[in-house]
Amino acid sequence: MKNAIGEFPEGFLWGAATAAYQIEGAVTEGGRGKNIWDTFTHTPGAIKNGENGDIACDHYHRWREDIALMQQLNLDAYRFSIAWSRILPQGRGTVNQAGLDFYSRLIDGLLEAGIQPFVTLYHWDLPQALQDEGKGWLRRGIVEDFVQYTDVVTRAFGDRVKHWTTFNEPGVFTWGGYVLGEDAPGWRMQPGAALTALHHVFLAHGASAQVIRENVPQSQVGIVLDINVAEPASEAPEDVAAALRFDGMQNRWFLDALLRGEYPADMVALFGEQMPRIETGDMQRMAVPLDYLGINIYRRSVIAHGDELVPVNYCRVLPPGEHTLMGWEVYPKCIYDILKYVNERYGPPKIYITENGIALPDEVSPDGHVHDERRIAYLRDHLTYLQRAIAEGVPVRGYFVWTLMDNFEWALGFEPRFGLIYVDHQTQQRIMKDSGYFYADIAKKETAVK
Ligand SMILES: OC[C@@H]1[C@@H](O)[C@H](O)[C@@H](O)c2[nH]c(CCc3ccccc3)c[n+]21
Repeated sequence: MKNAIGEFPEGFLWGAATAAYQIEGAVTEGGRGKNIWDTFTHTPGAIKNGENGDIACDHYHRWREDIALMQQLNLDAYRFSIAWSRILPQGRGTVNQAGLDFYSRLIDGLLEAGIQPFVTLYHWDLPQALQDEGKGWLRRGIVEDFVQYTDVVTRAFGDRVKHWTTFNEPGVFTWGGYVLGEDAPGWRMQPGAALTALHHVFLAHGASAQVIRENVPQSQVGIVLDINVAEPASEAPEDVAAALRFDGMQNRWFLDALLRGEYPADMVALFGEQMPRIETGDMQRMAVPLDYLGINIYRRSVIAHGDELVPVNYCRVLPPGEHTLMGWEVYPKCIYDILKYVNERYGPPKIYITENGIALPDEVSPDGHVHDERRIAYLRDHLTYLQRAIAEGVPVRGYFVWTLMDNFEWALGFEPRFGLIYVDHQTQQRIMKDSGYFYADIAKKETAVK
């Protein structure tokens, strides 16, 4: 198909992405159990402005309106996550039928609108009951709990949902939750805790993929990673070495483990005593064949030697130029660079860009519109580089904007606006931003390019 950006493969999917805790609200409705983000956001000081996702975008009640907006965007696909604690309020055991019913209605609504559901099983919102029992992902037995959750959900929706992502960004919620303290459960521990949690997440991923394939005919199974090409800040040996360590931690730890069944030797040596306990067969269990790799990409990573995150010892350098509300550099070529990096080293069968977008201080103008020119430029420039990577043979089959609508941005609350749709979080009014109209034109099938 051809659009204002250029030529894209037939069947290329134009999508948008969200996550349950960031949009749903209704945290005590429909039998939903408590999860670690409910706990974390109600911990004084954890979230900017003391905000939380109790209401968020009220998507739990407004999902029909939101599907209508997805149709206005001409979306082919919608990436969303299921809240584990709506399905199994205690993390395991009794299934909550009201939770299944909510997602069943949502999935039917998407299909009726001609929009393919891309489901993420885990986007950071662990049932609190499992966190309380053995510290969540630090307990190896949690793999069985994730398998039961996968089984319940894929039996319920496998007849209608074909694209299944096990985890969103395992590195972020383990390092962020168990070492940096920036994400739930907000613990500051040794890196060994993150590596142990991550090992169990990888095992859960492998076991879950097997269950998805058993329960869902013609399923497409993948995982979503936030991988980033690491550029040394200078040619100084310590910066080059730091960039390699960052590449090991941020990229090769995940790609080697999940696609090759081995942890990268240089990082194993670096982590030493912090390494997780690996049982016989573990590496084979996690490295199940995948139908696709999801990549979340926003920025470039310019890395120098530093004292952050011992023993990786790196620090991020923010180059001059345009920056977003997240303090991230705008560097559109990052999407081309990461696709070439992954394709040349690992050659996954299919790739989706599962998140790409920009946080801006969007405001409604007196004319009632949101003139987010910078987001239009960001999307246009990244899509131009994406198109180049595809033209050079990288098997990208779809692109999902982060995000459908302005939502709860974790520890930063509601201030960073990433949406194609503006949300007034007092009134819950939705307003299509100019970037939404731009994206709708890109996604429109019969766009005639003169
Ligand atoms: O920060 C914007 C989005 C989040 O709202 C999504 O839930 C999450 O999947 C996601 N990942 C990234 C890139 C990795 C990252 C995560 C957290 C902090 C910094 C970078 C950006 N985002």
